[in-house]
Amino acid sequence: MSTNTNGGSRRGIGPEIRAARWAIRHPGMIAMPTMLGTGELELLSHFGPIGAGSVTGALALGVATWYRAHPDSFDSIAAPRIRAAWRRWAGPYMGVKWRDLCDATDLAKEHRRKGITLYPRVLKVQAFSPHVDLVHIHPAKGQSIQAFESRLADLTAGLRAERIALEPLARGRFVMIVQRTEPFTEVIPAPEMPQYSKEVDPARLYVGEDEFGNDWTESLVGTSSFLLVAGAVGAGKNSIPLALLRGLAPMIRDGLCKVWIIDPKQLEFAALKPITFNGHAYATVEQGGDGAACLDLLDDYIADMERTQRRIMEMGVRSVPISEEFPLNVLIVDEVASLVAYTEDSSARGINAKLARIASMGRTTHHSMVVTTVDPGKDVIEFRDLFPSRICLRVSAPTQPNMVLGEDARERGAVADEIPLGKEFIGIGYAQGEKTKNPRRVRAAYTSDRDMHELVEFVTRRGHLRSVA
Ligand SMILES: Nc1ncnc2c1ncn2[C@@H]1O[C@H](COP(=O)(O)OP(=O)(O)OP(=O)(O)O)[C@@H](O)[C@H]1O
Repeated sequence: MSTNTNGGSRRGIGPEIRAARWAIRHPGMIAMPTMLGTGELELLSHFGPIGAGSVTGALALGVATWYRAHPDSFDSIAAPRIRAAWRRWAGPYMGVKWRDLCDATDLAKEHRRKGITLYPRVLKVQAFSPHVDLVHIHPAKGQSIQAFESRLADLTAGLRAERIALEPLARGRFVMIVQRTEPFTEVIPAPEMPQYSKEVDPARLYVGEDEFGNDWTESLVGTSSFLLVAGAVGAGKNSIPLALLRGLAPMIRDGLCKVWIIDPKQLEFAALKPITFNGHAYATVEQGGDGAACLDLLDDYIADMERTQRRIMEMGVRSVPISEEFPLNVLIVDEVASLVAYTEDSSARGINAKLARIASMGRTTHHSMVVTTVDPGKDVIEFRDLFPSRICLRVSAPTQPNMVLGEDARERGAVADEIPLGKEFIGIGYAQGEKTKNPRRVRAAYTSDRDMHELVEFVTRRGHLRSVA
C-alpha cells in the first residue's frame, strides 16, 4: 500500500473529488451556464431556432442599449461584474496560466510526502475599475503573505502589471491588488464647495480619488485630526490642504472653522490670508530670512488650544460639539522642516515638542493640523507617529515611502519613489488612513489659482447665504 512512515497516504485527493469541491465553492459558475443552457434549450423547443435567436438577440440588444443609453448605471452595476468574470476566467488568475505564474515565481509548494504541488488558490476576482484587479487569495498550506511579499517584483513582471500591493484579510487570506494600468489619466478638478455649513462633514472631506474610482476623503476631527503630507518639490503637496479648505468653505464663512497658515515659502498660500482667522493668522518668513513670525503663530495656536481646553474643563464636560463658540481650527504648516531653521536651538526638537503638544490635546478642542514636508528624512520620522493620517506623494528614494507611511509600506505596494516625473503624474501618491494600515494609490484634486480665488471670494462674501448648522 502506498503509505509513508507517519501512516498517511502518499496519494493526493482524486481529481473528481477536487472537481466536486470546486463546484461547491463556485455554485454560480455551475448555475449560470446551466440556466443559460436550459433556458436556450427551452426557447428552442418552444419557439424554434428563429424564436430562440430573436429572444437572445433582444437580450444582447438590451444590454448594448443599456451600455449606450445609461453609462452611469452600466459602468457601476454591469461593467465591474462583466470585467471581473472576464479577468477571472479568461485572465491570468486561473488554471494553467495561474499555475505557470506560481511556478515561475516560486509560489508553488512541493508536498514531498504526497509528491504533489500545492498552489495558492484564487477565491475571487473583483474589477471595480478597468485599471485594477482585486484578487482574493487563499495561500497554499504552510504559506504566508510574506511569501508573496518577497516575490512581489517577480509577480509584477509575470503579470505585466504596473504595481502589486497586498492587503491581509482574516484567516491568513489576503487580497492582491494588481494595478494593470495607471488609473489616473486625467487631472481631477478642484472639489466643489458646499453652499451651507450643514452640508459639510469634517470627518469626510473630499481630497481626490483612489485607485478603485472611489472618493478619497480625509478627516480633520477626532482621532484623525492630524495629517502629514510628504512629497518631492512639485509633487503636488499643496493640493491636499487646498482641497480640504474648499470642502470647509461654508464653515469658514460662517465662523465655524478658523484657518491658521504658516507659509515659510511666502508664495503658496499668500492669497488665502483674507480667509485666515481675523485675516491675520498667516505667517511667513520676513525679508532677510527672519522666521520668528512662523514660530509665534505656532505658539498662538497652542495658546488658543489651551484657552479652549480651560473653557471646556470649566464647563465640566469632556468634549463639545463644533460651534461658533468652539469652532474647528485648521493649522496648515507648509514645509515643516524649514521651521527648524528658526528655532533657538536650531534643532527639530523644539518644533517636534510643539507639534506633539497639539497632537496630544488638539482632538478634544477641535485643533487640527495639516503639515507638508519635502524631506521625509529623520525629522519626519520623529514627527510621523503624531500623525494618524499620512500621505506620500512622489519621492526620490526607495527608502522614503517607509519613512512617511511606516515600516513595510513600500513592501506592501506603496512605491511612491516609482511615480514618474511629469505633469501627468502630479498629485498622485499613496494615502494611509487610520482604519487600514494598507496604503492606497490616490490622486489629489487640483485647486488652481482661480479655484483658490473663488474660495476666498466665497468665504469673504460674509452674510451671503449664511447658515449655521
Ligand atoms: N493635484 C494636481 N493635479 C495635477 N497637477 C497639479 C496638482 N497639484 C499641483 N499640480 C501642478 O503642479 C504644480 C506644483 O504644485 P505644488 O506647488 O502643489 O507642488 P508642491 O509639491 O507643493 O511643490 P513645492 O514643494 O515646490 O511647494 C502646480 O503649479 C500645478 O501646475
